[in-house]
This record gives sequence, structure tokens and C-alpha cells, in this order.
Amino acid sequence: MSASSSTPRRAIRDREIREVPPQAAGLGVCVLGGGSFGTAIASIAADNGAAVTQWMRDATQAHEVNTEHRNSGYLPDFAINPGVRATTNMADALAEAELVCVAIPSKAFRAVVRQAREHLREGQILIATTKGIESEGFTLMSEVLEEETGFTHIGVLSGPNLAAEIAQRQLTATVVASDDAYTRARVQTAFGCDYFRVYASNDRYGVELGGALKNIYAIAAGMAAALGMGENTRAMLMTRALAEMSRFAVAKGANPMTFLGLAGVGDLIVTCSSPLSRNYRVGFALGEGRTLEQAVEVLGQVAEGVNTVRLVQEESKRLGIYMPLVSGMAQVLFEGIDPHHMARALMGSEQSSDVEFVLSRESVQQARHLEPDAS
Ligand SMILES: NC(=O)C1=CN([C@@H]2O[C@H](COP(=O)(O)OP(=O)(O)OC[C@H]3O[C@@H](n4cnc5c(N)ncnc54)[C@H](O)[C@@H]3O)[C@@H](O)[C@H]2O)C=CC1
Ligand SMILES: O=C(CO)COP(=O)(O)O
Repeated sequence: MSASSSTPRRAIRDREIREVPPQAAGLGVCVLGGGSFGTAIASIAADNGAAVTQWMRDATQAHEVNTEHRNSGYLPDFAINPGVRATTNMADALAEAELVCVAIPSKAFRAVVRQAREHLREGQILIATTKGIESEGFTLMSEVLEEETGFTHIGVLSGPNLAAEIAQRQLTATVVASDDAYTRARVQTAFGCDYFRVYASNDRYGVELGGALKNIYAIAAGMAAALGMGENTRAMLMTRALAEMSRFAVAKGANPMTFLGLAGVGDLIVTCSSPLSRNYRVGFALGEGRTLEQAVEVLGQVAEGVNTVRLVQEESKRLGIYMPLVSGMAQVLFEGIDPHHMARALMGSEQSSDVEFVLSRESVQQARHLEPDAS
């Protein structure tokens, strides 16, 4: 499908976009990764007038992006901005880039950054968009960027950002997180436009951790939906998920306030509500009675949350952080516990405080041991 033969809806949006001044004209943007999110953000930057290259390993896919302006493997129904130039040549992809976004699943992220390393230059901005954790050392993706390059301008892009909706130019917002003001400003210039808002944060760790953690609860929400559970259940799950993920993140050094933003509660809402989320779909398949292997195979793409459950379960045990939902999910995913049974067991777990920053868990526990007349 060429840009000119795209759907009427898309054609209407194209006309709207042309009225917007290309604020990123002259800015070189390179996206590493040919999957759905990489393709979606490459197209936003091109809509903004940036000179965009997209590196991918598959030559046939690169040819399709360059000639038909679509990516049939990952976003088959959407036209890509014809300004995106795809290539399998890393040196070529990075040559003119001021801003480099890495959209590669966590398992291959470091390997691809190492492949890119010899073509990168200090002064370039490096942005991680992957919501996953590396097993070795519980390392987040922007930390991998830092470790592998030692560069100054490093950040994270994360938020409620389903790629298929961005590709339709649905109104969307995200967060760029970096302690470096220059990085934040350049990312806002590259991607901020009339359908994509880019808010700023200086809590890189919290924003990045939020994106990774919410995948766990998206699996749980998909499972709950398949089991026929209602909206009360979903609201309880999402809110307790927020309590649990904030508790973990604060223990790891993040700012709890970050979790009130787009990369915390925002991303939690979207991925716990949408079958477009791959993590939600894995959970749904598990709730239908499939094994984890079957669920992952049917999906055919990476659901980062599966590995994240295992890593967060280990890390929370190591640090002594109470995470009943993570423990329950680990039992379902890796020990074959029936999801319904797990949900019932969770209903019997500790009834602690609602918002721990208002009333601590310790206060609730202490009060339980008081005599009735001593309250
Ligand atoms: N799809 C979405 O809606 C969103 C995804 N993300 C995050 O972005 C990350 C990347 O996501 P997607 O683009 O959606 O992933 P994807 O699963 O659609 O595609 C991954 C891409 O990485 C490539 N890849 C995998 N291993 C590789 C290797 N060793 N060398 C070179 N290329 C390799 C694949 O060929 C594919 O092009 C994910 O981990 C996800 O957490 C973030 C926001 C939204
Ligand atoms: O992170 C996402 C949306 O913000 C996409 O989630 P999935 O990886 O579950 O598709």
C-alpha cells in the first residue's frame, strides 16, 4: 500500500498534518528496531519534518518500508510517513543522527547497542524506548545505554503509547525522562506534534521502571478479563497494582510521584484495558486455559512482562518487599497454578492500607494487635 492509496481516514489526517510547521526540520533522528513501536515513532519524527532513518535487520522489510511505506510484519494496516528511510546498514543509519532511539526487545537490546557502538559519537542523544529489564543485575535499558557508551545525553521515552494507535495518529501523550535538560528539550522537539504530546520528567529511573512494571499487571488484567471478572475486579487490580509497583519503585530509589503520571498510572490504565497490548493478550490466553508456552507462541511477538514477573519476584524477595500480585503471577506463569485459584488466594491475603503514603502498612499491622478498647 503506498501513501497515496492509504485509507480515507489516514488521508484526512495527512492533510491536517501538512498544515503544521515541521518543527523538527533539520534534526537527524535514527530509530534502531523495525518493530511496531520503532516504526510508529519513526513516522512521528518524519511527520515533524525530521530526517529519519530506521535501522532493521531484515532487508526485505527495509525494502518494503522504502518502497511501499508500510511494515506488513508489525503494523500491517497503517501507512508510514514516506520520509522514513529504512536500512540494514548500521553505519549509514547513524551517520547523520543527532537523536538515536533504541526500540529493540530487552533480550537483544545490549547486543544491538554494541553493534551500534562503533558508529556512535559523544554528543548524540540516546533514548531507550524498551519497557523491559535485563536479567543480569536487574538493569534497565537506559542503564545499558549508559554502560555501553558512557555518553552524557541519555533518556527514556515511556507512557501509554500503543503503537497501533500512534500509527493511526490517535491523540497520545508520552514522557521523556532524563536528568539532562538538553535531552528532554530535543526529544520534545523531535516528537511533540498535534497528535503526540511529550511531557518531561527528571526521574528517569521511575519513568523507566513504571513502563517495565506495568506489563506484569497487564498480564493479570488480561487473565482476569478471560476469566469473566468484572469492572470492580479490574479497578481493584489496577489500583493495588499501582500501590505495589510504587512500593517497589520507591524501595529502588524512584520518586513515588512519578507513578501518578503518564508513565505510571497512564500506562497502567492503557495496558490493563486494551487487547492491543501484547502483555494483556498473553494474560488473556492464560485465562482461557493455555499454557505459557502456548500463549507466547500464539502471540508471536515479545511480551516483556513474562520475564519481568520473574525478575521482579526475585528482586522483591531479595529486598523483602511485599508484592502479592507479583508472587501470584509468578505462581501462575511458572508453577502452573490455576489463575482462578490464584485470584481467590489473593483475596485472602493481607488487608493493608489503601495509600501507603497516607497511612503506612506498619500502622495498619500494629493496629490489628490492639485490644478493642485501646483504639
Ligand atoms: N508495541 C508497542 O505498542 C510499544 C512497545 N514499546 C516497547 O518497545 C520495545 C520494542 O517494541 P516493539 O517495536 O513494539 O517490538 P516488536 O516486538 O514489535 O519488534 C521488535 C523489533 O526488534 C527486532 N529485533 C529483535 N531482536 C533483534 C536483534 N537481535 N537484532 C536486531 N533486531 C532485533 C525485531 O526484528 C523487530 O523488528 C518493546 O520492548 C516494548 O516494551 C513501548 C511502547 C509501545
Ligand atoms: O507499553 C505499551 C503501551 O504503552 C505496549 O504494551 P505491550 O508491550 O504489552 O504491547
